Amino acid sequence: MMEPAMPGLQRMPLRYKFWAVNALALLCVLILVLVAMTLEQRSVNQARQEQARDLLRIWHGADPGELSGPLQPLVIEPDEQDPQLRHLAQSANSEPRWVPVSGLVLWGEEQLIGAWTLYQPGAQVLAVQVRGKSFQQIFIQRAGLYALAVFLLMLAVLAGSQLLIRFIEGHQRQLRRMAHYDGLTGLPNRVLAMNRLQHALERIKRRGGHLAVVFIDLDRFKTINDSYGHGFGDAVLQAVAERLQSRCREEDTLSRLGGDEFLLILESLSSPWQASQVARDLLSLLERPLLLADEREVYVSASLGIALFPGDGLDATELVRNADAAMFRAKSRGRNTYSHYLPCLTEQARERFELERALRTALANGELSLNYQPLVSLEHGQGLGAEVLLSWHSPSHGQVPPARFIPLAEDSGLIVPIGSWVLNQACQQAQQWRSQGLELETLAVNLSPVQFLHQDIVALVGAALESSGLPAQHLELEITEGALMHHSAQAEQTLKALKALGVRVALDDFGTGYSSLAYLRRFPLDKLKIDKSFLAEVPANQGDCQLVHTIIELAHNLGLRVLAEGIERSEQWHWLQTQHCELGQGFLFARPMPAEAFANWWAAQPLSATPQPVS
Ligand SMILES: Nc1nc2c(ncn2[C@@H]2O[C@H](COP(=O)(O)O[C@H]3[C@@H](O)[C@H](n4cnc5c(=O)[nH]c(N)nc54)O[C@@H]3COP(=O)(O)O)[C@@H](O)[C@H]2O)c(=O)[nH]1
Repeated sequence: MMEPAMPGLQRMPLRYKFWAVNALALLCVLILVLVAMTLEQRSVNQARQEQARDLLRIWHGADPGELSGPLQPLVIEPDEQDPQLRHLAQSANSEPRWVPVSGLVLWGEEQLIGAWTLYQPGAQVLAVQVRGKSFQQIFIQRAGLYALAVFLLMLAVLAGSQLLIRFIEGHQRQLRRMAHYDGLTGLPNRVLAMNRLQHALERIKRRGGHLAVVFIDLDRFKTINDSYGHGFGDAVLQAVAERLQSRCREEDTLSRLGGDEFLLILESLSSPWQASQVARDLLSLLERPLLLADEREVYVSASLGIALFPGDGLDATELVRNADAAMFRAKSRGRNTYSHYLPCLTEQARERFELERALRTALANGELSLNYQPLVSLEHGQGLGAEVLLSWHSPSHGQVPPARFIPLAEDSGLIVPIGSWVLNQACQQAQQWRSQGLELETLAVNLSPVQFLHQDIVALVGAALESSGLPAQHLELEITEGALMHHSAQAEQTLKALKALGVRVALDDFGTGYSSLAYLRRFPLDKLKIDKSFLAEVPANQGDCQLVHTIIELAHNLGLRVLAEGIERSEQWHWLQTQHCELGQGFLFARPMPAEAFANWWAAQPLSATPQPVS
């Protein structure tokens, strides 16, 4: 590397550097002004000499060529011939005053400078006007102007350089801030967070104690951004940062790593399990709606991953990476929860990364397809419709189950294009079947909460119906409680708009989420799907039987139809018949299958079926 030209100057603080530059600049200005004054003086003298020559020629008939060198003071001798000059000479020793002369009065440089002391007693020439113009006055004005100009210039240089110092120092402060703080939330950024974590680890290694790194990732934030715009997303992030910050202690560092990822460093923990308490507090903090500047209320949730020092990593990078992996575990456990790091998560995180990368190109590469699982009447086992289930066969990962890739698609926002594709394909297929005489009463399409809340789902459904020609009453949209939970007012509006299109809505997985009875009353639903987990031990388990019985009765009382999922055994079916559950779905009737197989299954079913278990 090259040595800097002036190492001392480089090390000098900016303020001193600028004082040095100021002084140098002032010196230069002064020198310039002096040079300018000298040059000006010379040109004034030259002009005067020129004038003098002209006047001499006019007045005395003298040859201007006789005049050479600087002009000497002209001592005015009383001239008997010229009464005006005589008068001037006489008055020279008396009170100074302006004497209008039409004759010539010359003076050289020294005397002119002497004329500064205009009223000096004894001066031979005090003030002269030649053809109405006072040379002294001009000179004095000029000198005054020079002084004023120099003064103003000095002031300007000083003020300018002060402003420049402030500007540059402010700029440097801003640069330092930008390098270490997040511009949107004002929180420390990744660089500063890692720095602080490293220092915290050094302190802990010296003194002992516990430290936790909590990785916080907002659930489905990308879709908020994509659907409502980045301005809205930014406002949400600011509100989240403020909310999270309110729980942090002075010694903790909350930082924003980028996007919707935050990192909390918890120092001086009395026990490692204190981190779990903090995570629970953070989650409950986010349960209250965020109030944005424009008074809009937004609900968000987050998934949190915790890595502890020294158990889960020995350096900053490892701890953050493992907290990230734990956060993904929280996501896969249903989101809006926290998880601790487990060693096996590192491998899982790598796999998930690979899978998400493959999913990005799956739609374009034609790796996605649709399967159809029959929905049957439990009264006689007859097919009434189908549920559309997405299937992904990846060249690199093989057959990937939806339960694995749908959460990835939701987190990455890929569910939006994928979900649109599913809806359009399914409507086209159902209409094609109808034209071939295979008339489904119901075609059920799953809608992710991400689609339901953040995509213009009403327009999307309307367009899919229109382009396929499928009558709206044959389309059923399956939504989960998650879609209704936090955005009730918006969800209610969307549901009403969908119902206005003529489509039907089913509440999927009932019982696995909040199972709020308020939803059933408030939202315009048509059907309730009881989750398969409740039916697994029916009819052997009395508790489950009671529960399912109550759900069916409740739904009927509210005017909803009921569909039981996951029927695998005949006794489940028969028990459900005794409970007057009208609809069912499960491997007992048929597994999900491609369109062609489904058409064959439909065509092959007897008018009144007694289902046999299928392999
Ligand atoms: N947003 C979208 N979600 C989708 C879409 N396609 C699927 N999914 C959701 O993925 C989850 C898993 O689906 P999948 O692995 O296809 O499982 C479905 C059935 O195969 C399964 N099922 C049906 N009958 C039985 C049974 O008798 N036993 C048993 N063990 N499993 C059975 O249940 C799944 C259907 O569940 P549900 O949707 O709740 O009716 C699942 O949550 C899908 O919703 C998609 O396009 N978009």
